Amino acid sequence: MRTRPNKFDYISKKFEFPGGKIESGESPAETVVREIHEELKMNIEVEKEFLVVNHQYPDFGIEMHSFICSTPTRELELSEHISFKWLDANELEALDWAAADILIVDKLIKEIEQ
Ligand SMILES: Nc1nc2c([nH]c(=O)n2[C@H]2C[C@H](O)[C@@H](COP(=O)(O)OP(=O)(O)OP(=O)(O)O)O2)c(=O)[nH]1
Repeated sequence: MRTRPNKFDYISKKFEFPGGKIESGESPAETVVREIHEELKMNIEVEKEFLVVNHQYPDFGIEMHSFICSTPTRELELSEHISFKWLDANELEALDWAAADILIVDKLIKEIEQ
């Protein structure tokens, strides 16, 4: 997903994976299901936890949990992003990713190469 203009230029219009912040009482896997439904009107199933990344941006730090998920359909409705792309793993490297996502992208590419 490509982000909207953001107050932090190092996140503005970068590509990111769909998701968002954990709400009180939620597990990370519950968060990703809820956020993807809220942001994309898409129903997904979490298959497995993929990688936890800790990243320090100049103004804040994040701990990001990523998951391999499946969905019965690729249909979605954008509400919070300016565009999206469905990509094979070997196409991921070409995008301008938010810095925290690079380790996830690298791991996806390595796993698919095997
Ligand atoms: N969803 C998502 N967020 C990411 C990724 N990479 C990355 O650095 N982030 C950052 C951007 C945001 O600062 C934070 C996620 O918060 P969020 O999606 O709830 O977005 P936000 O802070 O812009 O929104 P909000 O709380 O004001 O509604 O993590 C990613 O791949 N996906």
